Order: sequence, then C-alpha cells, then structure tokens
Amino acid sequence: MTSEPITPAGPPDEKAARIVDLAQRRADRAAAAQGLSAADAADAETVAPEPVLVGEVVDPPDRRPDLSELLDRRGGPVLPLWLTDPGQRRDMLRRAVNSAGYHVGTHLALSPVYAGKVAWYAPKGAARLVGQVLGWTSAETGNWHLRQDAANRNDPKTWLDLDRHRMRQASWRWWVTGAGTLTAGTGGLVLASDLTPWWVKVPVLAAGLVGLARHGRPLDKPILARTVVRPVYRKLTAELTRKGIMATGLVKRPEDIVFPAGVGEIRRDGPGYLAIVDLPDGVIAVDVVEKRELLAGGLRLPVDQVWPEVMPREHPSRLALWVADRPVSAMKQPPWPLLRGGQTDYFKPFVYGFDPRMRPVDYRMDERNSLFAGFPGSGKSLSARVVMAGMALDPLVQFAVFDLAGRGDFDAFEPLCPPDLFGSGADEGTKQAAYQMLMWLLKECDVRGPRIKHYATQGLNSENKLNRAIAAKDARLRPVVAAIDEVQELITDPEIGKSSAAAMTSIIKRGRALGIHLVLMTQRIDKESLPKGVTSNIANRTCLAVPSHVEVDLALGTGAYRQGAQPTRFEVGVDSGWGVRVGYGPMVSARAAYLDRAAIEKICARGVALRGGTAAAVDMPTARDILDDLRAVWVADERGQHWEVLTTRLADRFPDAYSSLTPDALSALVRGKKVECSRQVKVKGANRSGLYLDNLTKALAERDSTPD
Ligand SMILES: Nc1ncnc2c1ncn2[C@@H]1O[C@H](COP(=O)(O)OP(=O)(O)OP(=O)(O)O)[C@@H](O)[C@H]1O
Repeated sequence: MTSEPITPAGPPDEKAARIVDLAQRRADRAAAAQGLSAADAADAETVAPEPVLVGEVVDPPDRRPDLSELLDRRGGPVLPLWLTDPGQRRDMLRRAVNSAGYHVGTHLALSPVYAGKVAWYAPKGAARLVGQVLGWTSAETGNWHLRQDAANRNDPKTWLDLDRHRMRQASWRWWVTGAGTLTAGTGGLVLASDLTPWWVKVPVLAAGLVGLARHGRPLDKPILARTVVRPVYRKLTAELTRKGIMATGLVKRPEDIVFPAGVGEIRRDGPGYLAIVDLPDGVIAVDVVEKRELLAGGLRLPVDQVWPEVMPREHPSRLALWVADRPVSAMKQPPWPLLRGGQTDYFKPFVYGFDPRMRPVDYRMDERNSLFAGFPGSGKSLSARVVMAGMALDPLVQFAVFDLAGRGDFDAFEPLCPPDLFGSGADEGTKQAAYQMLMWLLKECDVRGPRIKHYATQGLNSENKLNRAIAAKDARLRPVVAAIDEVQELITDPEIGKSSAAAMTSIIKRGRALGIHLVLMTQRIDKESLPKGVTSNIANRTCLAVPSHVEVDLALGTGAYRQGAQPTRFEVGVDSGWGVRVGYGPMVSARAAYLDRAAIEKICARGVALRGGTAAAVDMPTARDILDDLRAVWVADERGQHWEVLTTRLADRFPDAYSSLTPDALSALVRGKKVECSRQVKVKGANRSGLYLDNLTKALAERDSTPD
C-alpha cells in the first residue's frame, strides 16, 4: 500500500430531503427521558466496515497451492510413535510385561487374603441367591406393596385380585425354577463324579465360589485388592497452555495465543502432552523458553515437567510446549539400542541418548570433533563414554584414550588402544603421554591428506575426504577417535599447555576431513581451560550442568544461552547425564544412555572381538626434548635468536613434533624449563623477544649436571 492521504468525505448535502421514522423518534424521546441514549438501528457497530483502499493495490492475489505444494504439506503422525519406532515398541512391550508381572505377583501374594474373603462371603452369597430365586418364583416381591396397600385400606377385593395375579405368575415360575434346580443339581453331580477331570472341577468350583462371594459381599468391599495407584497427571488443555504462557508476562491477551490449524491440536506425545502454539507478534519462542520457570509456575507444575522448545524450521514465534506426566529426571530411559548387539559406522549416526520425550537422540562422528563440558559429577565422562562405546562397535575405528583424572572411567577401552595410546592417571607421565598422542595426531594430519587424495583420484571418493571405502581399503587411514578426559589439566600445564592447545587447534581444524575425531572432556569452563581456538572449531558440543550462562556460552558458543540452551537448570546428581547438545541437528536437550561399568566392559569386549582380538600398533613419533632440539637447530655463530625464527627452524627440522608450534607456545615451553628468556634480543638490527644461546647452554649444562 502507498502512503497517500485519505481523502476526507465531502460535507453532507444539507438540502437533501430526509424521511423521518416517527415511531423511532418517539422511542428515542422516551429513552432520552429516562437518561438513556437510544441506539440507532444502523449505528457504526452494526455496519460491516468497508475496507478503505489507500493508494494502489500491492498485495499479490491469494493463490491456490499447486499439486506439489499440496503434496509437500506436512501431516501429523498417523500412528502413535510406539507403533512405528522399533525402540519405543520394544520399550512398550517391556513395560507391558513388567506391569503384568507386577499385577500377577501382587495378587499371588495376597491370595490367602482372597481365600479368606471368598470363604466368608460365599455362604452369604448362596443364601442371598436362594432367597432371590424363591422370591422371584413365588412372585411375592412383584406386587407386594400393592397388596399391602389393599390390606391397609381394608380392601379384600383388590387384595384377592392382586394375589390371584401373583399366583398366576408363580404357577409357571415354579416350573422354571424346578427345571433350573434339576439342571444345576445334575451339573453338580457330574462335576462331583469321577467323570469330570480335576482341572475342570477346580476352576469351575473356584469360579462358582468366587461368583457366590461376589454376590454376597457388600458393594463397597471388593474381593480383589487395588494394585494400581494411578499417578495424577496434569492434562494439558488449551486453557492451561494459555494460562502458563500468560504467566510469563510476555503476552497481554490470552486470545492472542493461537493454536495453528492442522498442528495445534494438543495431543499425547511420548509420556506427556504436546501443544504447538503461535505467539503474538513481537514475542518469539525463545522468550518463553527463557522464562521456563514462570511458565511452569503458571502451569502449576515442577520445572522438570515443563519443556518449551523452539521449533526448528518454523517461524520463530511458533512454540512447542511439551508437558511431561512426571518429572523427566524420574523417568526411566529406554535401554541403549546397541546394548545387546549390533555394529556402528563412524560415518553414520548412532543413538547417543534420549530427549525428555524419550525419543532417541543421534550422534555423529565424521567430519567433526566433540566437547563435553560440565561441573564435576554432571556426567561428562559417562556421556562421552557412550560415544566411545558406540565407536567401539565399528571395527574400523582406532582408539587413543587419556584419562587425566585417573579415576578409571575409561579402563575398559585399554584393550582397544595401541600400547602407547592409552593412559589413566593424574600424573606428569600420563600428561606427557597425552601430549605425545597429540604429536602423533599432528603427524597423521600431515600424512593422511596426500594418501586420501590419492584414493580420491582413484575414484573412491568424489571429495578429498576420508570415507568408509578408503578407510576399509587402507589400514593406515582408519578413523581415529582420541579422547582426553579432564583436558584442562593438559591445556593449563605450564610447560606443555600452550603447545598442547595449539596442537589441538590444528588437529581439530585439519583432522576433521581426515577421519581424526578428538573427544575432549572438561570440568573447568573458562577462557584459560577452554581456549577459543579449541572450542570454536569443535562441532559437537555438549554442555552438562553448569552454574551460569557464562559457562554455557563458553561451551556451546556465544549466544547459545540466549537461544534457549539452559543447562543451568540441570542439577548435579538428579540430572547427571542431561546436557544440551549443539552441532548435529537442532539444539537438543538429551540425557546420554546410562551404560554402567559392566555394560561398557561387555561392549568393549565385543569391540575387541570385532577387531580380531588386538588393536593395531601405530608408528608413534619419538619423544623430543625442546632444549636439545633448540640446540640442534641453533646456527653456530648466532648469539641470540627470535622465537619466530626458532619456531620455523624447529618445524622444518622436526615436523612430526613441531609443525603446530607457535612462537608463543615455544616461548612458554622454554620458560617452563626454567630457561631465562629475553624480551629484547637484537638480531640484524631488529629487537624482539627470543632466546640467547648463553642462557640455553647454561640450562642444558644445569640439566645434565642434575642427577635424575
Ligand atoms: N546418563 C546418565 N544417566 C544416569 N546417571 C548418570 C548418567 N551419567 C552420569 N550419571 C551419574 O552421574 C555420576 C557422575 O558421572 P561422571 O563420572 O560421568 O561425572 P563427571 O562429570 O565426569 O564427573 P567428574 O568431573 O568428577 O569426572 C555417575 O556416577 C552416575 O551415577
């Protein structure tokens, strides 16, 4: 529409003749006399307003959807998820069997009580039954009140008429009762005789007794005890949904919350209810997610039961509100689908855990790296262990594992690792070994590229990336999954920290396409322990319970908290294993499948069997000493040299060990060896930080003179 001014309507034609409705005028006068204003039958409220057209029409005409658009329209799920999803189906079956077992067990345990009740009520039931049959046969009860009334009124004629009527009824009923008694008696004799096997006698007798007991018991005293205590669920309704959202204070009028046609019907979804709503203009789903506590308050439910979500690939004002029947932390997860059998593929997704609605959540390894960050006890190690367990079930995957906490969470993976690529301990030796592993991975990054390119040119892949065909063809190009638990111990190490971080950054950047996947776990989430170079290049990032949004943004990326990632709500202990994951599909809250030590040991044993019982040895680079190496690259007549030059020389001479080394990392490494470094080293007129040969020689002499 254009912004041309609306032309005001011309003045009314004063001279135009008017027809006055006298009846209306009289009614108006009467109303005015009572202080009321009579409404004109055609006032502005009752006339449908004509749209005022301002300027040219620019809106396109409404268009009918063509066939392909009609076919593209999404429909809701036709069958319940538990019918279509094998995992959920198995879970449903398991729950049905468990429930049946529970009921049968409980009733068996209570059977003596039931026997007592049957013995007590069956005779009463028999007496009541006989009384009822006799009452019916003699037709005494039918018109008893009428006869009594005739007797009270001293009306013998009516009484006699009624009694004759009764006798007429009774005359044929005695025949029916007689025949029934004869049949029942014969049936009883046949049942009692040897003609009837015991397996017929017992159930018929039991059923008869139970039937009589049921007939004889008072109505409020059931024979069977109640074994089901139905949990009280809060059914989500449109009114409740609106009430909850209104409680966030983001929406002014409840009617502005719209349930979109076609998808807005509130329905059962897993163990809870799902409502999809469109929020009014100016409110987006993330705003509601941020106010989850207020929302839960409005719904009068614990926060743990209320899961508002942004809907991926929908407009930002569309909100999915899922309300669980019970607190999600108290729900039992379905078992991990690979627990009892099956294999995985490094290049394909596998099940990692389950979301609040107990839907499986996948994990993917190829062309990415993983980070698990969270408070101590939040479940980092166990969550990462699920990923590792998944990879144990791909026979092509090579492992390297360093547990710098030394608690033994990863011990089961030792048989899957080559001899130099497993370590568990909070000591210097394990840290050094982890550092060596990084050096090996750097070397792998250098050698893998050309090999992969060679196979790609032979037609095994259309891109210069590792794929399964190449990995299966060349044993030197197996995918590598290298895990470091408590990686902050390595990154903050005064000697090898900087160079480790630089190596990790390089591996993460270069190794992705080469089939190298680092799995890093850390409980310290700050800039020193998680340098941006490392985190920002990791795709799969899972943030478990953390105290504030600062850690969330550091672990998941700036702005993640604002976009609705709220691992701050998870409580260490109750919610251990729950985390928010980004990097593969939309951001998701998921709890890793719970695999205890025994389960992990069994899975690793399966992994070893898949690999033919051994882990292939690898060609590790030799451990290097930085001072010796500096001496080796020192040019004879130099008094001092800058870090930049020394770094380049080291990388040229020992690429396996130093190709990722930065001048800063080198300076930190040397300083860590207690060597005096200088800010002002003058070389060819340029003054920059570096090292003097005298200081290096002195440090080497001191080291050699110190006994080990
Ligand atoms: N997926 C899960 N399901 C249920 N419980 C879990 C899950 N993950 C972890 N837990 C529980 O949390 C406890 C702590 O887990 P874990 O050792 O992985 O924590 P962490 O964050 O690695 O701790 P730390 O930093 O001290 O190593 C486990 O012993 C287990 O009881």
